[in-house]
Amino acid sequence: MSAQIIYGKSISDSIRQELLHEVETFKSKGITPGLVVILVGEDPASQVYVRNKAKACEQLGYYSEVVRVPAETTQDELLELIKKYNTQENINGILVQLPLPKHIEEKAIIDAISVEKDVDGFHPENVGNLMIGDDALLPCTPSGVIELLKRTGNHPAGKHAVVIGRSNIVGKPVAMLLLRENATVTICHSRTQNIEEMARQADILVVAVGIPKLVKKDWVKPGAVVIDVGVNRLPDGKLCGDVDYDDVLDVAGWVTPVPGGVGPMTITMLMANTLKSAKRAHE
Ligand SMILES: Nc1nc2c(c(=O)[nH]1)N[C@@H](CN(C=O)c1ccc(C(=O)N[C@@H](CCC(=O)O)C(=O)O)cc1)CN2
Repeated sequence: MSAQIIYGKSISDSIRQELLHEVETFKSKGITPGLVVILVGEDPASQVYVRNKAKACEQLGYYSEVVRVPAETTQDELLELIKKYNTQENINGILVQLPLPKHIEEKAIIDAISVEKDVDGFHPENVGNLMIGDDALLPCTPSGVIELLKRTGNHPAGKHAVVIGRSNIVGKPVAMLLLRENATVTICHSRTQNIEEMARQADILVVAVGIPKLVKKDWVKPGAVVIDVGVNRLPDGKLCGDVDYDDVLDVAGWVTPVPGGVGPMTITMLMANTLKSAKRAHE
């Protein structure tokens, strides 16, 4: 039997519809959520993502600013910019598009964003709050993964979730979120022995390593939910995930495609975080 496809685009569209209603109520009180997106340099993929973030703001009626600065911008200049937006009242969310040029220390930038406006959920205080289960702005891609699972009826509670990848942006936070949802969580990485065997034990398999088509059908337990967070561009220009989608289709119970799976959830969850931050600012 063929796996059921998890269409992230359509789930993302319904969440945006829900957000639109919430925003209308919020705006009727005279308050408009505001987001600033800062892009350093001209990385082509980042330019697309930043444009899509501005479009999402427009679609939902948010105030938005896109600040494009040259790749040569110094770390101090970028820190000054963040300082300005930390105190600008009509801005509820600050996002610095990653990756940054090599001469800028990512951690220094993330740490400088006010915790309340950290709509990426990357600030150490938000990460700490996620760890201890307190209210936090949650990282967008990982919270998008949880939404995909819940909205397809694949609730993590009691399931064995295996996460392949341990990045600060996806692997670690998605593992913490799955734990918070009462899954039993295993994290695998480049030094894990028998990684295929580990993966095969998963009821929910989340893959975020950046290796095109790494996961084959013999890594997947029959009926498992396979969530592919990878977005890799092949030499022919086509996109593919970290999972060999065609190969796993007749073994998995559910699978996300690339493109059109996890990716579209990232910007939608950013919009949800910006609204949350705006609401908190006016409590
Ligand atoms: N500050 C941040 N930087 C980056 C983040 C982030 O969450 N915060 N994530 C990624 C880039 N990203 C958003 O910024 C992002 C990546 C992918 C998608 C997406 O919709 N992907 C589509 C395919 C798009 C394409 O055709 O290229 C899909 O998978 O269907 C949206 C946002 C790194 N930087």
